[in-house]
Amino acid sequence: MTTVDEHLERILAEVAPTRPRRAGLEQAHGCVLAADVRATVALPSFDNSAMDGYAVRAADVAAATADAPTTLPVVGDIPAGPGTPAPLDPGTAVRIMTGAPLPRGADAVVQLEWTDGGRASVAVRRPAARGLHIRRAGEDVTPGALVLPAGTVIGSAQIGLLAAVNVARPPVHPRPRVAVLSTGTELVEVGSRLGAGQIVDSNSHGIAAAAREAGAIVRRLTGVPDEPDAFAKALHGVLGEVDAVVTTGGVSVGAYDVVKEVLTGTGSVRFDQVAMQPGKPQGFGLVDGVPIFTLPGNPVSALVSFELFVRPALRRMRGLAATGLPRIVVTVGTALRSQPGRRTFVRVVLDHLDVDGRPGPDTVARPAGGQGSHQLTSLAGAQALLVIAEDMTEVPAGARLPALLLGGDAGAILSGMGWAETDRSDTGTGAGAGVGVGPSEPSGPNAR
Ligand SMILES: Nc1nc2c(c(=O)[nH]1)N[C@H]1C(S)=C(S)[C@@H](COP(=O)(O)OP(=O)(O)OC[C@H]3O[C@@H](n4cnc5c(N)ncnc54)[C@H](O)[C@@H]3O)O[C@H]1N2
Ligand code: MOO
Repeated sequence: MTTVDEHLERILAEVAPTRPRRAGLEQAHGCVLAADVRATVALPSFDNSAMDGYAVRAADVAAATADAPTTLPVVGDIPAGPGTPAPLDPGTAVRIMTGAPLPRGADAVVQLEWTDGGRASVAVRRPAARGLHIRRAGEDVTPGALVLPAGTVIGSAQIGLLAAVNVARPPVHPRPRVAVLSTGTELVEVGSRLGAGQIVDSNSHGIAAAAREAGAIVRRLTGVPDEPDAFAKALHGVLGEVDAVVTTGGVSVGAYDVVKEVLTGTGSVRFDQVAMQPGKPQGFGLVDGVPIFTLPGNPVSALVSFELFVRPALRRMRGLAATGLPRIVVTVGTALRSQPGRRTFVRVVLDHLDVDGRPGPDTVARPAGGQGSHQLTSLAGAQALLVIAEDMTEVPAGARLPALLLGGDAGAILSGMGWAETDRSDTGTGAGAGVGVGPSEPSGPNAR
């Protein structure tokens, strides 16, 4: 059997960051910069006022006090806006607004509160040092300066800075486009009425969501039947348009394990037994240069495999470090057993979190429920995957073990409900559904 680490290493050796291209700021959000961004402009681009008040020459108000204010004639107004203001003559003041260009000759701004606010003339009650409340050109960014280095994740502050330095289309690694393809003749789309022997295709939804959480753009193809031609057709239909394919099902040793049947010997695809529980049967390789991850069909096996193998690969494709889920160390609350020779991932609930709800030194893990590969409720209820090493068979209560934190990104993905879908009156009518929005549009062979 291959170890978990060997399988991951083999995957990471074959995936690379997506080819850089320029993208508008909205598309670039959440992407990783593919090259250094240098400024071609200064920021601020001109000397301007930091306060609403009066632009003056500091020397003219040097003797101003509350008891003996200095009065200057006000020769005009400078609002923030285009244009170059007239130079300021000695012995005069000009009303100026925050952000407005400083007139030549002025070397200080007296804020409104230090004056009587006069329009024709102004009484200044305090002296102003030279440079007071002036934001100098280039004080934040000088032309030619490195604004953001390659490898930066473009979040809100970075988007703001790119816009400020007038970079409309930064070079980025585009989000990987991922096709999620579930195989199984028994599968029907969620919301359908089920016949005997049919089950809802939950994998394509779960894996698509996991891929979105990992920063991918997802195309979901549901329920490809267990027929080699149908699978080959569905796969080749998407290969030219995606950066990766994730399949679920059809990789064990059964008679209708179509993914294995079609892909064995294709490109660099190889099927291995990985020493882990859940998720033993795994396949990976490139077909026409596109990485294909063939995950096992059991729903928990598919999602756990995604977290261990596909998430780090998608991170690398996004231009990030190929890290997996955040790792913590917890105390095991109840004694556990595990199979020898396989790394076991136990779905656990975490008790005794710290005051912020985060795991701390007192955090204790207990199983979240049934640990069968088909038992999704315990995965949905789990906060972490406790990791039991291959050589451990008995874990006593009180042992300290590593655990992988689940569910960190679900609230942060970009492709949530659209405006049209946020109508609260929609309670959904999908078969078997309680409340919630109706079924989303599937695409692919079983699309209806
Ligand atoms: N004789 C053996 N049988 C099995 C072995 C083995 O070593 N020898 N391994 C078991 C393990 S472990 C796993 S994991 C599964 C992997 O099976 P496949 O990847 O071939 O998946 P399927 O047979 O198609 O389905 C397995 C299971 O999962 C359900 N499923 C599949 N797709 C979906 C979906 N899209 N949504 C929801 N549920 C899905 C399917 O109905 C089956 O119950 O093989 C074991 N067998
Ligand atoms: O390894 Mo399978 O993934 O047990 O269910």
